[in-house]
Amino acid sequence: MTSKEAILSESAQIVKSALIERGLETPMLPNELSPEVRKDKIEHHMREILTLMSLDLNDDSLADTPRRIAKMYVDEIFSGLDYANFPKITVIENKMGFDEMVKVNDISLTSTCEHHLVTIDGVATVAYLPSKSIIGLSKINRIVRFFAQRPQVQERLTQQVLVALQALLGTQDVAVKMDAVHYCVKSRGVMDSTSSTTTTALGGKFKSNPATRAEFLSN
Ligand SMILES: Nc1nc2c(ncn2[C@@H]2O[C@H](COP(=O)(O)OP(=O)(O)OP(=O)(O)O)[C@@H](O)[C@H]2O)c(=O)[nH]1
Ligand SMILES: [Zn+2]
Repeated sequence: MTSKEAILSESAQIVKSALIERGLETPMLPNELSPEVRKDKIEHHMREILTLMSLDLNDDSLADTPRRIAKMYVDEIFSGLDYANFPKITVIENKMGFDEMVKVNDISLTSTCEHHLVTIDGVATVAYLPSKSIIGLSKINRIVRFFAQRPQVQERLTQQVLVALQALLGTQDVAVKMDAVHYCVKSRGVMDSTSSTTTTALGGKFKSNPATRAEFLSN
């Protein structure tokens, strides 16, 4: 374990190990650079890219764009590449023995396509059947957001949320559904402005029990 990993929260470590074990981790290289150093380097390279596109960065509207992009990448839209940003998770004992489905509908989902680095815009629905633990509701939204803030393909994003919740809740009985518009399909390439893509990842009873599956997939 590196010194950087040693300061990760217990939740972040549990989730990271579960993804690696399932072969679902985002392809990433070790990165020991601080966020500030990464921003400086990205700013430098972004300046080169924009100049190669023949933009005049002396213009006052463009002058700060390389820095803005660097900050946006590291602190915002790709912040989920750093497990130091994994949300604080509150899992509490299921003392009330709640054993029916908990389902969070229509979680806002904004991610970035890893093939073109343009927006993926959609919603996620996440459910689980409580076993020993229940999780603070907002934490489900935060976990979706953490993994959305990486370059993604929708299939992997859906599965990462599934495996993260399975690991944190100690149950296989988790389900995730995502419906999203890919701007690489909408604003360029095939230029289809009406299609959307639905992906599901089902674990435990959501996969094996038709009634549970149907209850989740119905609205
Ligand atoms: N399976 C999957 N494919 C995706 C996702 N996001 C983007 N893509 C696709 O990734 C593919 C990349 O294909 P390429 O042929 O290498 O790229 P391209 O020449 O830009 O392709 P076009 O988009 O068809 O113009 C495209 O078909 C995209 O639609 C995703 O989340 N999941
Ligand atoms: Zn794309």
